[in-house]
Amino acid sequence: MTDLNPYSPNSPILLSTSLHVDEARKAISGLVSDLIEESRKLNSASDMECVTLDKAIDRILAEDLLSPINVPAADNSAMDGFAFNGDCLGDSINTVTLQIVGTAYAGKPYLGTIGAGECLKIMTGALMPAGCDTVIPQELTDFADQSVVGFKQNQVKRGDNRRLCGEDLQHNKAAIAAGRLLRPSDLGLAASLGIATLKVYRKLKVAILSSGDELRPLGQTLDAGSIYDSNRYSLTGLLNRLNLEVIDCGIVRDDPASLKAAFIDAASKADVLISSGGVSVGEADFTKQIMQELGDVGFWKIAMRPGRPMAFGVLKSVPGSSRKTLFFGLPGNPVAVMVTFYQFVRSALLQLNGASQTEVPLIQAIAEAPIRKKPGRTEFQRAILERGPDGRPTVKLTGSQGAGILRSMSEANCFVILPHDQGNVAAGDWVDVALFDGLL
Ligand SMILES: Nc1nc2c(c(=O)[nH]1)N[C@H]1C(S)=C(S)[C@@H](COP(=O)(O)OP(=O)(O)OC[C@H]3O[C@@H](n4cnc5c(N)ncnc54)[C@H](O)[C@@H]3O)O[C@H]1N2
Ligand code: MOO
Repeated sequence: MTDLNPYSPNSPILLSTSLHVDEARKAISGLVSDLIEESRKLNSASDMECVTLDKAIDRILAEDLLSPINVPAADNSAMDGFAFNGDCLGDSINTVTLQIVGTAYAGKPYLGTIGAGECLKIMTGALMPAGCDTVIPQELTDFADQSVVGFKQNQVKRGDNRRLCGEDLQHNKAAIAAGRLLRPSDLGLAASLGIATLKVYRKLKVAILSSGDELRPLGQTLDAGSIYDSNRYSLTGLLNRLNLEVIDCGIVRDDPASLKAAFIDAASKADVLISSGGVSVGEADFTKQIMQELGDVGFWKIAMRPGRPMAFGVLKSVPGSSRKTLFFGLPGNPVAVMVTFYQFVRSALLQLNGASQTEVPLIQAIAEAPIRKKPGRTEFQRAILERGPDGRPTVKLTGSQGAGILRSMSEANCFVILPHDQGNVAAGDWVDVALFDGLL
């Protein structure tokens, strides 16, 4: 096993400069892999549960779902039309005339055999009768009455408009692979196989707390210099989107005893603890000391904006115990909390919960106006993605981009991600974009 946290103060790798975003992501993913490995050794069965399909949305599948049947279970028609043997087809425009010997409906198969010169009127989904391998859709026929149908030889090819037994799923093969974050289509697919329950990983327990003497809970009147605690609400929203169990540990005062007690309590209840505030230079020394007693936590300076300071590592859930709680100490600024969550925490939670796909796909769009950017840090600007007058995707920043300006996030529908080495962006340049929808 690797050093649990290569960027912790106790690690031989000492941190003198800012971490590249990619290095931070790699260190987080490495530590999460180690935690998964440790937990597998302890008891993996307790990390799974069976849920009915109506409760399975947004859960993560814990075992390959094997198909108990072939889908389709037998060859059937993909069109309303006439089923026949393709021997009569060719390249010419000569007309083929076939005798209609009966009708097959979905759920009401035709039990006889169709011979040469014969066909069967067939509905979409009806089983292909013996002797037939091709269907001519009704609208491609030249004439049809109760007893005969005619069409040109070259209108279809042998095998057209027939769905083959097992072409979608084969018996005993994985219909859905373990690690899938279950979507509505997966639930429909399981139901189509007659499967009513799925084995999923249990929901991660994620504790959140806000630290800062200036923070007040909703409902209280603000005194001079105090502000409402908004970070817990953004975080709760972010976590609820991931369908996790959120444990709200409230607001904690900035004094060592309260902080220590709160961290011990939260870590004893949760798989992951996310705090916000108290990680910048001024306050980090104070928090660092507590973290040294409770676990192995690095205080990072990341080359990104917003979200420069961040603490990351593991806490011992109970002093003296070996059970570990993953810890993210996010910066206090409200936008920095959301950016660091999106950039680091979201994928770590999905990974820890067994998901195979943890990254968000990026798309590209055209910057509507110039964007100022210094090389040497990754920037996450908040923006609105829309279709420009020429139909191409265009992004426009949502005004002032300060790390405390939550409106910039609230009005946006995406991040414009400007990579580490990038300099200023000119109007008309293509930029990377991560959409919030389906992500946050
Ligand atoms: N000398 C330096 N000062 C600062 C640096 C630095 O590198 N050197 N980094 C700045 C950056 S970047 C950030 S981000 C902040 C992070 O500081 P902390 O994590 O210690 O956060 P606080 O100081 O507690 O809070 C920052 C800001 O956010 C407000 N806040 C905090 N918690 C909440 C909450 N739950 N709800 C709403 N607003 C919250 C807090 O009142 C502050 O205004 O440090 C910079 N300083
Ligand atoms: O980088 Mo801090 O997180 O923006 O204000």
